[in-house]
Amino acid sequence: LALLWHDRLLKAVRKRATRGDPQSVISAIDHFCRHNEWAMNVGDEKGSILDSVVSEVNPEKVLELGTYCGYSTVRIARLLPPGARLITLEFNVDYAAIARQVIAWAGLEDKIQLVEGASEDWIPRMKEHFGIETFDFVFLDHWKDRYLPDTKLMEDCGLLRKGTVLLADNVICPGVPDYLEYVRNSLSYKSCYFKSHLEYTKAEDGLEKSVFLG
Ligand SMILES: Cn1cnc(CNC(=O)c2cc(-c3ccc(F)cc3)cc(O)c2O)c1
Ligand SMILES: [Mg+2]
Repeated sequence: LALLWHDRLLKAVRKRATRGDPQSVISAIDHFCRHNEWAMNVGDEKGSILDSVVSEVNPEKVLELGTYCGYSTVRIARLLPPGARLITLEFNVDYAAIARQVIAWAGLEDKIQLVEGASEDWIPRMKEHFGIETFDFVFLDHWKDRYLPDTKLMEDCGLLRKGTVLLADNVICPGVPDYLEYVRNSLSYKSCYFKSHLEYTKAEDGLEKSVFLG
């Protein structure tokens, strides 16, 4: 059933969006998720907050944890300067397959590297496998019980530098209490909360922006 849903999503993108136009892909997915079938994309309301943080950071090196259908991948990549690179990790092969097609339709393949596998396996290999020293911006939107361990892993692997910005989705719904407690109380982070709503609903949710202080 999940795959059928994803095929319907892709058909809606191909029908409504213009190939090579990321904004039309974003609008097509938002329309489908609002009027046809809900999906756990970051959505338009939280997506606007994501856009503003990405534009402010203007990152060269981006890591996204949790690609899902590629909606936030496209949202971020469309704002990146020429030469900037986004690496996105997705554990679920079916979601990865859909995301590749969404990213291709948006025409953003050159900026994006989609890697299938577990975040804890790939984070320690960022340097030797992708030639990444440190990330400028990290978007956390994967399994909620992985936000904290993966953040500590990124610290331990030296992937964060003074000023690296972490932006975490769903800090209220479904919620990431251990991660929130850590970034809000650690002397190594400056955190702030952007209140919003769970994608396509009236339920409260929000994004937590945390700057690594080194
Ligand atoms: C399988 N899988 C692939 N990606 C993931 C990680 N993402 C989530 O779990 C996730 C879940 C929800 C959500 C689900 C049900 C509900 F009632 C309320 C909220 C919203 C989100 O924005 C999310 O990112 C899991
Ligand atoms: Mg999310």
